[in-house]
Amino acid sequence: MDAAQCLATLKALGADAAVVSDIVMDPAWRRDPDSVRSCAAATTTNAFRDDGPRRAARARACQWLRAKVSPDLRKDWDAMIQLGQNDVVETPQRSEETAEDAAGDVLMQLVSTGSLVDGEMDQTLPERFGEVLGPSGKLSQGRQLAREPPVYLLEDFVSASERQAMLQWAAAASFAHSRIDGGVYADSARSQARTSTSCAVPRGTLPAFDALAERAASLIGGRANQVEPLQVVRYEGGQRFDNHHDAGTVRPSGAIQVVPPRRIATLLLFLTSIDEDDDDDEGVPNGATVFPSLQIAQRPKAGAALLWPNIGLDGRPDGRTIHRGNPVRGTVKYAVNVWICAEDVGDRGVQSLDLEKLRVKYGIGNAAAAPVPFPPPVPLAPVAPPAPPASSSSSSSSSSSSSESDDDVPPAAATDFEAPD
Ligand SMILES: O=C(O)CCC(=O)C(=O)O
Ligand SMILES: [Fe+2]
Repeated sequence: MDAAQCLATLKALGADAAVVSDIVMDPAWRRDPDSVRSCAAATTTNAFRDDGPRRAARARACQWLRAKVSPDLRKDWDAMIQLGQNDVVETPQRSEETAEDAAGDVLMQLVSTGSLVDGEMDQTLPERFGEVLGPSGKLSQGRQLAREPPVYLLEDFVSASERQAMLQWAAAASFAHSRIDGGVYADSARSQARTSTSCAVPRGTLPAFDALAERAASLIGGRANQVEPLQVVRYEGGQRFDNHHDAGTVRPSGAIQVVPPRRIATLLLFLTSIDEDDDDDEGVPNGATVFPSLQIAQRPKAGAALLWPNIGLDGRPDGRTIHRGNPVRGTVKYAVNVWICAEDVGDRGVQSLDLEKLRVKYGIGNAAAAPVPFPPPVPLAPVAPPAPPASSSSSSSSSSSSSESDDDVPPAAATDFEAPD
C-alpha cells in the first residue's frame, strides 16, 4: 500500500477522506500531534457502518498510516483510535449489529493501533473448559451471560465481611501503575492501554484472599496452587484497560500469543459497584467490563464475580473472550483478578517461574512447534485494495502491515506522503 492507495481506500469507505488527504499530503503531519489526532479521528469516522470486508480494508489503511506516525506520537494516534472504538461499541446502533460486526470492530481497533502482529499459538492446552462450566457442569446455577464461550456472573461470590476485609486491606496497600502481558516479559510495559493501578496479593496475606483463590480454582476443578498471586486493581479518574486477552498478546492475524503461565480462566471479583446513574452523557457504561464480541457489558457489582474461559473448546486461546475495562469516571472501582492457570504457580508467584522452560515446554516463541495459525475471532474476507487513481503517487513504500515497526518507519524526511506530481 502506498499513500494514494491508502487515501483511495479511505475515500471508498466514506471516511473523511478530504481531511485525511489534506493532512497526509503534507509530510510534516506525522510529527504534529494535532494532525496525528485529526488523521486518526478522520480515518475511523463512521467505521461502525462498515461491514466485515470494509472494516478489514479500513483496518489496513489505518495500520499503514499508523506506521508513518512519528513513534513518540503513536500513543496519541492509539488514544484517538480507542476513543473511536468506544463510540463504535457503545452507540445504540450496536443493538442491530451481530457479534461478528462487534468482533470486526475489535479487530479493526487492534490492527489499526498496531497492537497486533503475527505470532504463534498455543496448541497444547489440554483443558476442556466447557465440560466443567457447561449446562451440566458445576456452575449451571450461575447466571450465564454467554453460552459459548461460557461467561458467568456469580452473585455474592464473597461474603460482605470478606469483601470489607479486602477493601480495608486495599485502602492501606501500595498500588503501582498496572502492567500488561502479566508483568513477566522485559517489554511488559507501563502501557497506555492499561492506565489503572494495581497491587499483587501474596499468598497468606488475608484469609479472605486465600479463600477466594481456593473457591475460584475449585469451580473449574483446579487447585489453589494453579492461581497466580491475586491482583487487586483500582481505577479512578478515567482510568481503563483497553481491549485485551488474559491469556496473552493478541496479534494482527488474530492469533493470541500465549504469555506464560497459561491462564485457562479468569475470575474477576468486583469489590465495588457502579450504577447506571454514574454513566456520563454519552451513555457509555461507566467502568463496565465489556466483551465486544459477545456483546456483554457488565457493570461492577460489589461481591459479584465474572468468570470466563480464556481458551476455547479446542484448547486454544479464544479470541471471543477479548475484553476491556471501560474508563471509570467520578468514582473508584476496585476489582480482584483471579487468574487460574494450567500449571501450578504455587506460592512462588509468576515472577519466579522458569519462563524459559515454560516457553520451551509449550512451544511458545518456537515457530516450528506451533505451525498452525490460530484463526481470527471472525474471519474477514480479503478485500482487493481499490485501484490507485490514475495520478498515482510515485511512492515506493511497499511495507504492508504487521512487519512494520518503529524501526521500519522512515526517517522524518521520508517522502511517502508527498503530493503526486
Ligand atoms: O476491570 C475490568 O473490568 C477488567 C480488568 C481486566 O480485564 C484485567 O485486569 O485483566
Ligand atoms: Fe483482563
